[in-house]
Amino acid sequence: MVGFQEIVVAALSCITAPIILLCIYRLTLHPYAKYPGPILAKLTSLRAVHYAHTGNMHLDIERCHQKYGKFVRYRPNAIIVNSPDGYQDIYGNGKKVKKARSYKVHGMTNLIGIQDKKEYTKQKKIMQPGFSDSANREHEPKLIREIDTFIEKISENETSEKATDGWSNPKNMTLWCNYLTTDVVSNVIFTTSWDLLTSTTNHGITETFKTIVRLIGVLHQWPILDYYELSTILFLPHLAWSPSSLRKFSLSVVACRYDMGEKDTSIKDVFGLFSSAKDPDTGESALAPLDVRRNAANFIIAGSDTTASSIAATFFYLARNPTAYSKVAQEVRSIFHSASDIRAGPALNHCVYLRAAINESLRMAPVAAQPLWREVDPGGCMVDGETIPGGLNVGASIFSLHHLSDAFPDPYKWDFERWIVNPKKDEEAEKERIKEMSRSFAPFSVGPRQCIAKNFALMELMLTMASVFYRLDFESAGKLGEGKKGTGWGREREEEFQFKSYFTSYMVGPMIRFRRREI
Ligand code: HEM
Repeated sequence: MVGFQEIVVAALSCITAPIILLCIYRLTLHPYAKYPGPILAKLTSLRAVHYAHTGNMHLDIERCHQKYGKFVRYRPNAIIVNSPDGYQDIYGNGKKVKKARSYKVHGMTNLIGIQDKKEYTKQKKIMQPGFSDSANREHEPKLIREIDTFIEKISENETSEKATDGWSNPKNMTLWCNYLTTDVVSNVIFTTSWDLLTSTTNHGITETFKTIVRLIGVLHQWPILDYYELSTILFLPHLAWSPSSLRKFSLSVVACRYDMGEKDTSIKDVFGLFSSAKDPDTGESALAPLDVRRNAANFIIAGSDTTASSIAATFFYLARNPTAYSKVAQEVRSIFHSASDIRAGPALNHCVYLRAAINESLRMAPVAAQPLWREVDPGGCMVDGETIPGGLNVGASIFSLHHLSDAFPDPYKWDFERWIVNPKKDEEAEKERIKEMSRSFAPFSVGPRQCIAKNFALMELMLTMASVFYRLDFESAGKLGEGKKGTGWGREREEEFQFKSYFTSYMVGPMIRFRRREI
């Protein structure tokens, strides 16, 4: 008779034998077996899950590239590459890749998540006019209204103590920038304002956004993707509440906007564009109600925390770099002669120091620092000279790309002048240097799936910072957001703005105080 011990041994063998075989396959015969990387990363995606969960993935990837070189096997079925050519080969136009299956967690029928290239082209055609130059001109007055409120609020002294020489109390800029950009999104996409700048009622949604991008970042590495809803509840209960919270919020936003549209048919906004779009072949609604809701949710998040983090980073670096601060201040204050002059156009484009400061902040603190995974089409593709077989994942971290020392000498130093033609050097050579450097600069990604709202976001960044510089002085009021000794690899540089690399990056701080200028 078979004893209990034998049954246990047989059961354990049944479980362990396939795992051992799978490990041997992954280490020897797998098409990615030849690429170097941490042994655990070759065997399981759980290592990547860990780094996505802690928000340290950008640092881990940076360390892996330093240790293993340009190509690193980062998950059993995924490699990352760090070179400008590799980046273009994956994300550039006409490449034989599509969004990875992990984008399913965004919903595969909304713009950011669509994998199928034909479906994507159809939806992009609907959305693109919402961020064209002429649409951006229509968005501008809404944007300026919110920036005015932002400036009023950040320069207030909210404490009961009497203000000292006109300075405001210190403001946590990640929070305030989130209030600004979320109010901007609500206006531009839905013609409403959630009033985060002026009321605390909706402040809770920023916590929902943070939790959902953390969850999405983890799920992009999740090995049991087909069961992600159930497995999230089981293994990540502290994050699992966020999708339903976002769903509830976006449902109410959509319902509210439909109501407004019924009362006032003249409303023009991005939501109107995609919710009323018709399929040219059938004349039916181009997007199903679920896709309208999912796209609404996507715009709410993609449009708010990204821009907020970028503005917060710009404040962090300018407040710590007095030379840059005074050059930008002098530039803005000499180009514009009244606050109402500050509009998108040639004068704003002349603010080269400001644009350089923004570029450098986007380089140091990119908002999409995790690899944006792509799946190679059947037939394979070439990435920086390597043949990659179809069906596998490839990606690159924008953070590592932005810290390539060949492109950016002294890469961890915030040096805005690297973006400016040095008048003491040969002009043509300088232009060539900047052009070459720009090949390793991709805060909005590149190619067909780059940020649809890139120009709008840049306008938001430029207008916000120019308006702040024109109307206010500001200075650092604390260490929040800085690196600190003893906090781990990559987190010790005091002069660097720290962030968590969830699907989009999450910052804390900086603390800044403001004073209204006599104009
Ligand atoms: C500084 C601000 C911003 C940065 C750095 C940024 C960056 C990016 C990046 C890197 C992607 C590619 C994502 C991927 O491949 O999965 C992306 C996509 C996208 N972004 Fe932005 N973004 C910003 C602001 C905005 C704003 C303001 C909006 C909308 C109001 C927006 C809407 C979107 C959408 C809808 C996509 C998906 C596009 C597609 O797949 O075709 N973003 N963004």
